[in-house]
Formats: sequence, structure tokens, C-alpha cells
Amino acid sequence: ATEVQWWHAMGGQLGTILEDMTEDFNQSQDDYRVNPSFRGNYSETMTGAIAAFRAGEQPHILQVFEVGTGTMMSAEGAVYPAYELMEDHGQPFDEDAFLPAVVGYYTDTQGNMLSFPFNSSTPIMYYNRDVFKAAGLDPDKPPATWQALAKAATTITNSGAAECGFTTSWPSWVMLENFSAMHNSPLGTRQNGFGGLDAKLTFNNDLVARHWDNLKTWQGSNVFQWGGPGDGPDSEPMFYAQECAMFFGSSSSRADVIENASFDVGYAMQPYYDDVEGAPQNAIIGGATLWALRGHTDKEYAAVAAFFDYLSQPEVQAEWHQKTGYLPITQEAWELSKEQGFYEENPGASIALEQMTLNPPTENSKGLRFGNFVQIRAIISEEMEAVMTGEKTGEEATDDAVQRGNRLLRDFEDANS
Ligand SMILES: O=P(O)(O)OC[C@H](O)CO
Repeated sequence: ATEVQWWHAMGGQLGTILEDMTEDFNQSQDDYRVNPSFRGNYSETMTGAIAAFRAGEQPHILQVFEVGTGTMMSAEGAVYPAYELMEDHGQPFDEDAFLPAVVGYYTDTQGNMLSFPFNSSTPIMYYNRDVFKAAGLDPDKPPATWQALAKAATTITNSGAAECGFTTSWPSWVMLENFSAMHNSPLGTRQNGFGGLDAKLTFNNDLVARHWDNLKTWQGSNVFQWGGPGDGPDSEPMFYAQECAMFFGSSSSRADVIENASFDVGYAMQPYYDDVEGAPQNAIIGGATLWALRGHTDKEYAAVAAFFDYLSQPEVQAEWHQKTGYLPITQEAWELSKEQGFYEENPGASIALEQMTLNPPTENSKGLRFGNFVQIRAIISEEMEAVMTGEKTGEEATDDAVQRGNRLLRDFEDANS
């Protein structure tokens, strides 16, 4: 059989599910074999692939997180566009088969999809229903606004039901990128970067500064606990250990949460400030897509195309969605999950979808497309951390993040125009 390599970033339960799914493909036919290889977190996997490309040792398939999209789209010589790959190898690839939020995020200015959608997520709120009960709160009524959340968290810490109210993974993704979309507030000009490489970051506004200042104040009274920069590595463990009653994480944390939580878990949407007009708008996606990399044989690309087609089959995609908490990225996988009674049997499993489809997306809530955003996101979480340590105010940190980020955007624009 023709063998191809797939570098991915799925650890823990997600990694096991991914490997099982790949093995199912390998067993389903005799012509091709896909070898998945875990390469660390999303940033590590991407950095490793860039180094491998330079050495001529790149894999056939690379999983890249959503914030790497702008960078990958500009790496023209390195990428075999997904729509071309599928067409060249006689595999169907109908963009309309995918959810509009996914298509909108990943198409280029000509409306073509350069990578293959696979695992799209959105951040949701996980909460400990047992702790809510112990604190005298109604576990069926999770807080919907930031004001109500701070109040509930205070009730929880005052009652001693838990030491901390809430924590977050991916601070930039949750407390800036999705936060802004939910409030219909821009991250930058040119439709958050979708309109061109000359976009500028503009998220240093009162709303974001106020929220970061609030996080700092809440941290002072244990309503909030900083879970670390980047992907917020300390947050999920604090939730499992029942230190923090609420946790903001990817919908795809569901697999690990179900595996690790020894308490009754509740699921809710991201909160919003109810004095902001237009909120709640809608959430934006995260997760990753699959990129075919150049430098391999036609026979091997036929294997990649066949595998991509397999991954988007309704049964395969529905199973991936149901087991992991990633969104069902095709309309058919969503329909099938409904028919199978999945949402009725698993309360909370539809929260991510409801949040994505709350309202038709605006220019501010379609997503983001900035070059160098992997590095910019690191700067954002560093600046947010400076608020948490008391080094900077929300206003100073957002100003600095925008200024430093814009420098990287200009570097990217210069290198790619
Ligand atoms: O953990 P994931 O795969 O849902 O991804 C979360 C973020 O979107 C990564 O950028």
C-alpha cells in the first residue's frame, strides 16, 4: 500500500480517538496507509513542520490550528491547495457541504478552500454542577452574563464550595478573540484581516481593557485564577481538581473532561456584558484544518485525497464530533447526529453549535485572518499576563499588544507583497 505521513497535534483522549479513526481508514481499503504522528501542541507541530520542510522531510499532511491559517495561505510554494488536490485526484469536495462558519473561515479571496476542514471547535463554559449545588446555586441556571458570573463565583468562594470561581484555557482565544466576536467588536481593520494583508490590529478599546481589568480584580478575590499563557496549561487541571468551579475551554475538551471529571459537568455559552449593544453576537471557531504539503508523488497525493474524502463522510465526521466535542463540520454529520438522538442523550453537547449560530456573523464575528498571528497571539497572552501580575493596566496592556502585534503584521505584509 502507498504510505503517507500525517503530523498532528492531538494529545490525550483526542490523540487516541484520532489514531483509532485513522486505523479504521487503513482497514477500510488496501491501497493506502496513513501513519499519524503526534508532534506536540499546535505551535510545536507547525514549527517542526517548517524546519522539516527546509530539510526536505515534510509530512504529506499537516494539522495547523486556525491562527496559523494566514501564514499557511501565504506559503504558496509549500502548500498543495486542498481544492486542487481533490480535483486532481477525482475526489468530491463540495464547499456547500460544510457549515458556513467553517467555509467562511477557511476560503481564500477567490472563494477556494486551501486546507481541508477537520476539527473545528469553539470555546464554551464547563461548570461543576455539584459545586453549584453545594453553594446554593441552581445548576440548571448557569450565569449568562459576566456580571452574573462574577456574582455566582463570589457566592461559590464565600460558601467554601470551591477555592476559585473560574479559570480559562487559551486566554487570547477566549478572553480577546471570542470575547470580541461575542460583543461584535473588531480585532482589527479590513474585516479582521480577511480583506487584505494591510490590516491593522485595533482591539485596544474600552471594552477589552475593561474586561482584562475585571479579570485582574476578580483574581484578587479568587473569583478568577490565571491558568497560564498560550493554551493556559494549568486551567483544565484546576477544574478537574475541583479548585475552580468553572472553566473556559474548547468544546473539544469535552472528551478529556468526561474522562477526568469525577463530578457532574454542566455546559454553557460564553458570557457577555449585557450593557454592550449587540451582545451576545456569535462565537468564532478554533481548532485546526489539514494542509497537504508539496514535495511528494502523485500516488501519495491520491492517498491523501482519499483520506480527506473519508474524513468528511457523514458517519466518520459524526462519530468524531460526538466523541470529541469538535463541531460536526458538515451539514450531513450534524443532521445524522440529530437523527441518532445524540443531543437529546447528551445535554450540553449542542451548546457549541448554538453559540456559533446565535446570529448571522458580522465583519467582527466571522473570525480572523492575520499573518504571523501565532506569534501575535503569544504577545497577547504575555500582555494579558502583565495585567494579572499587576505590571500593567488593561489599557496599557491592550495598547502594547496592538503596537507590538502591528509591527509583526507589517513585517508579514512586507515579506508577502
Ligand atoms: O483545542 P482546539 O483544537 O479546539 O483549538 C483551540 C484553539 O482554537 C487553538 O488555536
